[in-house]
Amino acid sequence: MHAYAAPLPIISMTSLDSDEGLAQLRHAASDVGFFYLVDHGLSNEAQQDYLALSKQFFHLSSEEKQSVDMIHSPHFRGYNSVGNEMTAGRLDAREQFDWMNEELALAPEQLQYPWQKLIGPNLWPDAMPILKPTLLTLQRKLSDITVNVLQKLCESLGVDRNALDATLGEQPYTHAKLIRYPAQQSTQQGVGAHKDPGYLTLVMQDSQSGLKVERGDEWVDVEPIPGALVVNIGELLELASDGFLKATNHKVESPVQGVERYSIAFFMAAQLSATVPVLALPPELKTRATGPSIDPANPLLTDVGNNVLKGRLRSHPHVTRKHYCDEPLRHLLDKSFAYMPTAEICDDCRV
Ligand SMILES: O=C(O)CCC(=O)C(=O)O
Ligand SMILES: [Fe+2]
Repeated sequence: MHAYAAPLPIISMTSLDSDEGLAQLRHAASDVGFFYLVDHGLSNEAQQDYLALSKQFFHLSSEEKQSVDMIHSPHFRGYNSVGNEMTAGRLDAREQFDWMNEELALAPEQLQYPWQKLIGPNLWPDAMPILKPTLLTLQRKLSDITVNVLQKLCESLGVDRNALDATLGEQPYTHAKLIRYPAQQSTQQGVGAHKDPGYLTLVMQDSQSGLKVERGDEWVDVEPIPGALVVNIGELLELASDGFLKATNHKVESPVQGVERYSIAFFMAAQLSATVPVLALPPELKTRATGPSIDPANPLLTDVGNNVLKGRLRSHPHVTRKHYCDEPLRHLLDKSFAYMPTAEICDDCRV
């Protein structure tokens, strides 16, 4: 029995200066692939303030939210109302606002790879000017936390703590979501079972549970712990560790009976142009690295841009249809996604 009743390990950021703390981190990341992080520097009050701001956004009128609808963004940024996201081939019951690194889009003639179309500006609602500066600040804070955790994870694997830094470039690729799960008549897919594509994900939860993690044959509830961030390993880290660290399936069940759930998810990945290396693990860990999981329906790609784009094209088919179905892009997609014909992404292209 652990000294706590938590369903997942609890890791203190300040414990990671000791070998014992690093061993706990290694165990959590390789056995479960999910853990609670505490003492990370972002107070519970600050987290509640961000969640309150998120609530304010979702309470804007639908016209105000539609003004930043993701359908306007070839870069998969902005608002999605309920029913505009698919996971595991089914519709999710959540509304969300996505933002990523604030960037300038490339001109069409500069596009060499389809994933370069992910690069571009965010969409910000005129009705809520406070949103942009506040969320960009949050993005920087969460980015710093994930880079620290990534370096500690490298250290815990017995490789140089900076071993993956070159793939991050000047700043990692980050993608974040404000999420609202409205109550449903009966339990439904808030977001269906999936793995996250990047290196690491942080999740900030309000007081409602609903997040579930796959453990063997069971789904374990990740009850919110005030102040703790939920951390999970993404596909790129499973690849970099040759399967030693686990990207674990997880899902959210929508709340019922008048309750709504708010969360903020933050995904950190390498630069889109990077290729993820396989780390040279010490022999005692290498024997336990059995290779990344193989699923023909979800190949894990070491070229980061394609791994990220794969997820976006599948999650938001309406954006894919509008922005990724012109001839030059389809040609590039066919070349880049030999395993996944564009007809599978976009029904309209089926002949
Ligand atoms: O809302 C949550 O708790 C988790 C969401 C999630 O897993 C995702 O958006 O990838
Ligand atoms: Fe996720």
